[in-house]
Amino acid sequence: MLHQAILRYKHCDRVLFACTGGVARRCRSVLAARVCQMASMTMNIHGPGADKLRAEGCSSACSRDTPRVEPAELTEYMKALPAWHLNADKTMITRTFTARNFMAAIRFFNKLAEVAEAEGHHPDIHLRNFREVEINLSTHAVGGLTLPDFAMAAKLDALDIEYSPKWAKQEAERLAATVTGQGEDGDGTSVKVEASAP
Ligand SMILES: C[C@H](O)[C@H](O)[C@H]1CNC2=NC(N)=NC(=O)C2=N1
Repeated sequence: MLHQAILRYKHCDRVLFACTGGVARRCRSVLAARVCQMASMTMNIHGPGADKLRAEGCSSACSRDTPRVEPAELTEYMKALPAWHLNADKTMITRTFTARNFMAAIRFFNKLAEVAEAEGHHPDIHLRNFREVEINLSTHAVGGLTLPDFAMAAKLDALDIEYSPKWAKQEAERLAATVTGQGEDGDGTSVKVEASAP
């Protein structure tokens, strides 16, 4: 869609370029703004310390002896994962998003499955209304949250996701409003989202 918009812009630009006068110039600037607006936006889902979390993993199989995260760690880890939400009793973290379409959601699930199987730590995954994705992470062996849950969340946040452009625009605005800037160790990385006309 974006590619078509750029082609349209180039075609119109050539036509408009041949015209002279203020009207042509105004039309060209409107067209350029439209293409820029459709180009991309930044959705900052990697909070401070996300890289460090992503490098963690399930050093060994999760068991009932796997330590639960402490309250201070919980606060730190959630700052690294602004796209995730902590449930009321602090035993699970959840991320939801709307995929571009059904196959985009399935492609994401397949990428998630590779990561989860490689790490030996498995989220609960749900797909509703053909493209609404929900991922839940908790360590079943302890019935609560351990470091592998946060490591897995950070790894999943690094996967390339084909979002619904409309949803991505809303989420980018939400995150921009909630993220209070990166700490000194913030990796500050962000996700470029191609947003084309819905
Ligand atoms: C033996 C194997 O590592 C364990 O059964 C793993 C598998 N994946 C897991 N995934 C999650 N989310 N919690 C667990 O307790 C868990 N245990």
